[in-house]
Amino acid sequence: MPSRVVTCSLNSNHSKSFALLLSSSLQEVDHREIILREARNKFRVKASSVFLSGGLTLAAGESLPELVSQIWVGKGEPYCGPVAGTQSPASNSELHLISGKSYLDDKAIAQLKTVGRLPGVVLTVGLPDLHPGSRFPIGCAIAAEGIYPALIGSDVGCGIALYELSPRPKSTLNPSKLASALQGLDDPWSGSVAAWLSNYGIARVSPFDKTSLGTVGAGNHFAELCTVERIIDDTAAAQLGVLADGLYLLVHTGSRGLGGSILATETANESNPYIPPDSAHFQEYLTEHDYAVRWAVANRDLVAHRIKQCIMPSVQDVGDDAPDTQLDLKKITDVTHNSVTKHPLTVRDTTRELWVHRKGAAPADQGVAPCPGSRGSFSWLLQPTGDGQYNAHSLAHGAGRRYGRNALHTGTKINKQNLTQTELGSVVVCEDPDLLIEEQPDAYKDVTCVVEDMAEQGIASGLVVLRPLVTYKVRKDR
Ligand SMILES: Nc1nc2c(ncn2[C@@H]2O[C@H](COP(=O)(O)O)[C@@H](O)[C@H]2O)c(=O)[nH]1
Ligand SMILES: [Mn+2]
Repeated sequence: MPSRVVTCSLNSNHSKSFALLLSSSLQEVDHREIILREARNKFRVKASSVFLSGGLTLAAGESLPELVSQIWVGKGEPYCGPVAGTQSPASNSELHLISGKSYLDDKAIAQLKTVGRLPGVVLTVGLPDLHPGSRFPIGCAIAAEGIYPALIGSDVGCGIALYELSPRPKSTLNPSKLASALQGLDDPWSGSVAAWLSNYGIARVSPFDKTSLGTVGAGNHFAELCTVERIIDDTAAAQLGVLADGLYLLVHTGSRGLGGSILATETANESNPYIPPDSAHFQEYLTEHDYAVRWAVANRDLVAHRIKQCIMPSVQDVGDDAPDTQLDLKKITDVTHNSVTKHPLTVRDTTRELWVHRKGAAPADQGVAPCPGSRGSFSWLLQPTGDGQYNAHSLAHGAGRRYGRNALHTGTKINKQNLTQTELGSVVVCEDPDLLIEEQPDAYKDVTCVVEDMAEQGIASGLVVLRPLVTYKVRKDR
């Protein structure tokens, strides 16, 4: 059964609060006891009373009324919370948190609750990779009547694709040699971008085509050569075309500057504009959004194509003379994790078509989705399960960050060698020292917990586990 989230503030100091996840399991109906225990841990005070809005107290053994989403905890002093009727309007939307073992940051839950109060928002879903963003949370799906472009973020179309580089490499796979073969990937592609883009139904020209198409783009993006660590579902893996001995490539990148330019246009006059479904601008925005989504797919394919050209001599899989205008690799899956798409959803007994904004969430209705961990951990291929209603047809798109970038710059001297070779024996190509620190494996949550949480909640099951061999970030300094 779903859990609920309640904001718990200190009665004597309202700036101190935390998000409390209350399980709906029958064993835990003494909410007061649970709240006091958590509050003592979080606030480090001898909490002894729980107030509801207006000053009513929660008695021992009593459950919290269903609609209550804010409480105040005191140490015996009189109630100091808002008087009844003066609070900001309660959220009309539903909040579903899909978690269990995975760490969920209070700030991310608070951000998601804030999003849930936006007009037109009907359902917010926090996936186990949920973590705080600069304004809006990441690792979530937000179902609304219209569209909020800022909820998708600037990298419209960002996603992860998996390609087969070789079903059975003929030479031994040496991570260092493969890494040295990855050259020139940050330079603009020398082929015909117009011809490449035309394969994706794109006839438009943008300033980003020549400079950025076919480049990974550093930041949190990566391209990773992988082998298969474990096949969990043999039948499904065979259907997908994933073989135990194959060499595979994960590509995580997006629309580079194109998505950012679309968001900048939308937010020129207002930081979080809302586009209602009946507005004249609605279709205009969707046209731009769909363009960026297709451009990002074309970009992932071109990155994969260029990587194949770099490394194929190393795996002796030559002999393909396809023209340099289309992908000559087998693509296993490609899912977009920053986008907005329409889905039927039943929320509070009402079924309607809603626009599901995904900011770092994979779609659950498009077959197998990669769930990468970090450059130093395994990545998973997931089979979506269930009817998609509780999770708004969405899955975790990765492990999600455990620590923000700044928190990782501790000032301690870093041994670069430790960061360019991982515990799994893989090699990292990253010549930007800051990025090397910010994207270290410890920056991310445990992807196994993320996958287990989704399996537990019946939204996905793991099919295949991939092992990193070489992770490519960037050769040039930022
Ligand atoms: N296999 C790898 N996974 C990685 C790496 N760096 C990050 N990650 C995971 O990808 C997602 C992407 O999230 P996004 O919000 O940046 O789109 C992230 O949550 C990590 O779990 C890597 O180098 N290799
Ligand atoms: Mn991404």
